[in-house]
Amino acid sequence: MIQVAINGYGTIGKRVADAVREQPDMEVRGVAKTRPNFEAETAVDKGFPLYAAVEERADQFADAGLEIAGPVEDLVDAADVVVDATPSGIGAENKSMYEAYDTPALYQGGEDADLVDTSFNARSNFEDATGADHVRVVSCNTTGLSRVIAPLREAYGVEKVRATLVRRGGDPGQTSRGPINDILPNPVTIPSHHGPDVETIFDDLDIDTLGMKVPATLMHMHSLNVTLEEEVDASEVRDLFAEESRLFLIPERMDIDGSGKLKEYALDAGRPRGDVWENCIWEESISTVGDDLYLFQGIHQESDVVPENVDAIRAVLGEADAEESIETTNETMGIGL
Ligand SMILES: NC(=O)C1=CN([C@@H]2O[C@H](COP(=O)(O)OP(=O)(O)OC[C@H]3O[C@@H](n4cnc5c(N)ncnc54)[C@H](OP(=O)(O)O)[C@@H]3O)[C@@H](O)[C@H]2O)C=CC1
Ligand SMILES: O=C(OP(=O)(O)O)[C@H](O)COP(=O)(O)O
Repeated sequence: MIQVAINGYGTIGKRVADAVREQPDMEVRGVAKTRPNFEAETAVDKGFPLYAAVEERADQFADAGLEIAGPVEDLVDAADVVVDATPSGIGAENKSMYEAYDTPALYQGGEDADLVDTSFNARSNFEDATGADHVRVVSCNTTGLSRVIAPLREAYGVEKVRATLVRRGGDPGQTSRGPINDILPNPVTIPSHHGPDVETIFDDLDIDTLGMKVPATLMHMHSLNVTLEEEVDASEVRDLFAEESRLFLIPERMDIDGSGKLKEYALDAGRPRGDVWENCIWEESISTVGDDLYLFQGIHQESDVVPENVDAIRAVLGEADAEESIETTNETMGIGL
């Protein structure tokens, strides 16, 4: 069994822990946090050994009635691989600890691409992570773009991608985030960081991205224009996407008109936390004009990177190829709406 450490038990880390627990070939060795709160209590309730990320604050857990298994260094030492899901920039600070214990590490999209040996998206470049010591699972938006671009490149070739990303202001639990009543060009400079980030997955891709932030918490929304290398009928693209396990084509009959109903559907379907692991592409929006393809897709920022982290664990340890890993992860998590 692959022993997995999860350092940073917040929005992403707690979801990765639950997904890892479902895998037949993995075990959660433990999770690390800096302080007691509701997430620490839930981790203990779920039976995950809890480690102290900051030694000087370890007493706070005892004061809150939470038993600590040891310092985070013990967890990293005992694990085969660590998933760092700490806030942006902390992963970079943790890198030397992972190196000291010779434990391969996965980082999240908030870290810089040059921190790692390779950036990762399971559908696009699984093999690049094999044997790597430091791998970055790209951000929710980059994951969402990569999953669409990979099959289009393989089937038709891609000349140019133009994407406008309407980004949720914060996650539902991020009460300090905004905007509350505004629409921000964010970043105001063009291209946004997302285009260069997608190029860490496809280094020869021509892509421009523009970003905005809006007063919403549920999901991001992408408006996508891909110039293909040949003219293709929209129905062919729909058929191509229908074969992709992490793309959900929202059928017109479902009458899902936005992120709110998508989340409601996920909750009705019994998804944990109402998570939507797949890109959600409005089927009616898939249109072609000459060699230009257009579509709208919703991206659930809190969860689409979770199966990617599970696959990245197998990739770095060389435990499976892309197809096997994606299939196992999909089956165990129940991916495929
Ligand atoms: N949220 C999102 O939509 C997405 C986030 N990401 C990326 O994932 C990463 C994590 O983001 P997210 O889960 O949202 O962040 P959160 O703030 O929700 O979770 C991070 C957790 O890390 C803990 N933490 C803070 N400092 C340390 C430390 N030194 N050692 C161990 N744990 C620490 C915090 O817990 P505490 O201090 O309470 O112990 C916190 O709960 C970032 O790189 C982000 O960019 C990627 C895709 C989507
Ligand atoms: O962490 C994330 O968003 P955030 O930095 O706005 O909280 C998501 O990964 C999305 O980030 P991005 O829009 O910079 O890709």
